Amino acid sequence: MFEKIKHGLTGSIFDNEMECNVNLNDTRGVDIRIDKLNKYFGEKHVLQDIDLEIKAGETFSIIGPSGTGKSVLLKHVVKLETPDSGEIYIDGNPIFNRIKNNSIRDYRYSMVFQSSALFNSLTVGENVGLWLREKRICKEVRIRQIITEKLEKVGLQDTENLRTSELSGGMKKRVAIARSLAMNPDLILYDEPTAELDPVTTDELANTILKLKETTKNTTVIVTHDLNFALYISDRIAMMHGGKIIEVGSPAQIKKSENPIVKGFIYTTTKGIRGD
Ligand SMILES: Nc1ncnc2c1ncn2[C@@H]1O[C@H](COP(=O)(O)OP(=O)(O)OP(=O)(O)O)[C@@H](O)[C@H]1O
Repeated sequence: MFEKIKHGLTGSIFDNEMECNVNLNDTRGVDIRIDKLNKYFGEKHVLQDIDLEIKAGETFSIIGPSGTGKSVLLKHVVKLETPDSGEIYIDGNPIFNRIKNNSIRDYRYSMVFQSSALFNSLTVGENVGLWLREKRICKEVRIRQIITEKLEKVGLQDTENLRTSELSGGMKKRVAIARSLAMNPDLILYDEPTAELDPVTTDELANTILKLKETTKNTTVIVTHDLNFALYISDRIAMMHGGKIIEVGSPAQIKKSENPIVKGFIYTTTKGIRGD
């Protein structure tokens, strides 16, 4: 019945003027189980037997130095990449070898890209309402309400008519988050959300994400090399190194890890030196 579409969704019938053809209030967290995932690019073994469980409703960060496979792993979760072997289960259902079963409750997901991926030719409001309009999810009057609500949620009220080219990097990031929230996703993924942001804007973004979690039940997965950001906002953290998961734990457990690579990453990050 429900078919998942990349960054979008479909549903059935409009009920009335204010309703949407999908129940956007029906948000939940999904659990994710990554099972022995392997990915090669040519000779390069980028993901090596990745096993990972992310619980429904968690804010989960994947940290690690540049080039260790974090973004590639995230892309598998939204099927932008296909594994050479292994599987990812969302709420127990395989996403690559999907079983045709109409009783499976589908889920909505959205991804906030490192670049924010906004359309500069559109206004802030048009960017936020893009998917809802394109997929004809709701009547126009409801879409306008959703745009206002979501911009308020990220602290950007009264910016609807601005051009995205007029915004700072931090504001663009928050517009990208508002756009992701428009469909009330069950799963939201962030790829390097703090890239190119200064420390103050990074702090603001962290607080925006934390505040959003107070009112939404969704599962949040974040890929970042920003250790402090991950420690501040995450329920749990996994550290990747050389295509493998080498440590998983709460921020407190990660800080106390005896794993020499984790210790090295914490040491170099704290000193502001890029780890490898
Ligand atoms: N489409 C692709 N084709 C070939 N190689 C790729 C592709 N995508 C990623 N890679 C390679 O896979 C490795 C892991 O890349 P990935 O982007 O996941 O790293 P990362 O840990 O997210 O680091 P960064 O934050 O620098 O992007 C890198 O060596 C990268 O060059």
